[in-house]
Amino acid sequence: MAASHQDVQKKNEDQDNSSTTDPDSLIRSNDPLHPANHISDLCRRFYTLGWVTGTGGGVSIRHGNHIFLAPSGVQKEMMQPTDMFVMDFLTKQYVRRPQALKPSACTPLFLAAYTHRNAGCCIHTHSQWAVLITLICEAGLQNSAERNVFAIKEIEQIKGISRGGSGSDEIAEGGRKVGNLGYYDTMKIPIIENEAHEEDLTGALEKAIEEWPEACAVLVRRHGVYVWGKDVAQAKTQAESLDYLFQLAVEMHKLGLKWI
Ligand SMILES: CSC[C@@H](O)[C@@H](O)C(=O)COP(=O)(O)O
Ligand SMILES: [Zn+2]
Repeated sequence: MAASHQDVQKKNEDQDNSSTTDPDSLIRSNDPLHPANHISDLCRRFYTLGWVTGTGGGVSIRHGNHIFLAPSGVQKEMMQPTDMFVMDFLTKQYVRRPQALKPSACTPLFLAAYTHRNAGCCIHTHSQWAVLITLICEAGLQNSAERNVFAIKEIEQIKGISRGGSGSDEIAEGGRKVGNLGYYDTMKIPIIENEAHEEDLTGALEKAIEEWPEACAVLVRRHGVYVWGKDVAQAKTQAESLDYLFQLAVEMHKLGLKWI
């Protein structure tokens, strides 16, 4: 029988914990699900979706007490496991730093998802659908009091979104995961304003996370979206469901249809 994701994760954590002396052992593994390999693979896939083009966007994975982060300003779809930074989550010190590279400017935002939501993975996309939905909300075509939130209901894909990123994998009646939103629930994603520098978004993102305990993502106006989940699978499927919903709402807007 194939090893479960939990078995693989436990094995990787054991390897990480047994190798505190050689930083490179933190990123060297034949396991495709090892975070250093997984981030590289995910970025290649996300590039084809237009989520991480032109060096924008990124992915971070928490693995035990180690946070895996990509370098800043590099072609995200070309990254290799050896390019990864590894931070000790408890001390916030880098335990592996590739020479001549800087850690992603998204690092404090990824850390907010780990600290405030106990996330296992955080994905940042520059998807044009995410950007467009923030512009449509800004244009006040919905209730002007709601320009800082994207809300949508009665679309099947909403059932792919957990309440606050803590959904159970157990399947309830109707094919919905326990802990996920239901068809008649309203999904709400807060929108914060963009800043000139990525790290300057941290305070607003932390405030939004606090004020919207059910949200699994924060949109950044004219920029993109941060999405998290308890593990890579949940972060990835939620990023996919959200992108689907953003695109759908943009297309509905073009057709003059209302989504709420
Ligand atoms: C196209 S530059 C985009 C960056 O400024 C930023 O928004 C981003 O998402 C990626 O930052 P990075 O430091 O390269 O990981
Ligand atoms: Zn960005």
